[in-house]
Amino acid sequence: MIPLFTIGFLDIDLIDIVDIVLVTVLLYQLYKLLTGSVALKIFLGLLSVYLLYLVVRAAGMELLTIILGQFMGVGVLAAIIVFQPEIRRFLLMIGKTTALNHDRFWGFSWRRDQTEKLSLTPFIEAAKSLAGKNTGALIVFARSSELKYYAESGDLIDAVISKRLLMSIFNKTSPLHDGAVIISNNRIKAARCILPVTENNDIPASMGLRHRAAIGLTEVTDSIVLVVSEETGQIALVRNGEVYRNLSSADLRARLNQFLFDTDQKASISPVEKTINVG
Ligand SMILES: Nc1ncnc2c1ncn2[C@@H]1O[C@H](COP(=O)(O)OP(=O)(O)OP(=O)(O)O)[C@@H](O)[C@H]1O
Repeated sequence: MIPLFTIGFLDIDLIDIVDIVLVTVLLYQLYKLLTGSVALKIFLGLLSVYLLYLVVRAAGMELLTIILGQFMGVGVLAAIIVFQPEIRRFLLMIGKTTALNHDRFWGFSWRRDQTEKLSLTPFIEAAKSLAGKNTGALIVFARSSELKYYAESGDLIDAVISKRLLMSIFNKTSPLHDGAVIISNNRIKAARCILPVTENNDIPASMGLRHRAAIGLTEVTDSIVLVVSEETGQIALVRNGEVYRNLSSADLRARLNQFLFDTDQKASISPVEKTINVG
C-alpha cells in the first residue's frame, strides 16, 4: 500500500486508518458494555496484573515473572469464564445491530416481526387503569424472536389480547400477577415469566426489580417492555436498555407506534420527565 502520510518514521496508509477506526469502535463498545458493571473492576484488576507482569519481566525478576506468567497463561480462559455474560451481550449486540439483520437492507422481509398488525388500545387502556390503581405490570412485546425461552419460564396462556384479560392477570390477587406477560404473534403467550435482571449498577435506586428486569431483557433482545410501577403508578417503556419514564396514555401510544412499527410520531409526544440511558 502506498503511504498516505508519514508521522516520524511511521508510514500511515488507508488500511492503518481503517484499523485504528475499527479498534476505536471496538474499545468504545467494550467500554459501553463494561461501564457501571462489576466486570469493569475485574477487567481493571486483570489489566493491572498484566502491566505488573510486563514490568517485572522487563526488570528481570525471574521468580515473579514465572508466577505471573503462569497466571497470564490461563488468563484468556479465566477471562472468558469471568466475562461470559458480557461476551454474550457483546455478541448479541453485534447480532442485533448488524446490517444483515435489517429487512430494509435487503429490500424484502425474511424476518417476521411478532408485533405485525398488533392493536395497541388494550395495552394502553390496561396500563392506564393499572397505573391508576398502583398495580404493577410488566408486559413484553416480542419482536424478531418469539422469546420462547423466557415464555417457558412462566405459564403458557396463548390467549387473544384484551384489556380485561391483562387486568385480570396483573390483579394483585391473581396467581398469575407475578413476573412478566409476553406478547408475541398477536397473542398473550405467557404470564409469570422470569426475565434476566440487568447487572448495570448505574440504575437509580428508585427503580425496583421490575424495571431492572425490563432493562435486562432489552439489553439482550430487541423486545420492547412496558412497565407500570407499583410504587409510583408511573408508566414506562424500555428499549435497548433505555427507560422512557412518566408516559401519559398519548405518549405511550406514540412511543409504542414508533418502537413497534417504526412510525415516527415524536411530534405528538409531550415532554417526558426523564429518559434514562442506562444502556
Ligand atoms: N426477574 C424478574 N422477571 C420478571 N418479573 C420480575 C423479576 N423481578 C421482579 N419482577 C416483578 O417485580 C415485582 C417486584 O419488584 P419490586 O418489589 O422491586 O417492585 P417495585 O418496587 O414496584 O419496583 P418498580 O418500581 O420497578 O415497579 C415482582 O412481584 C415481580 O412481579
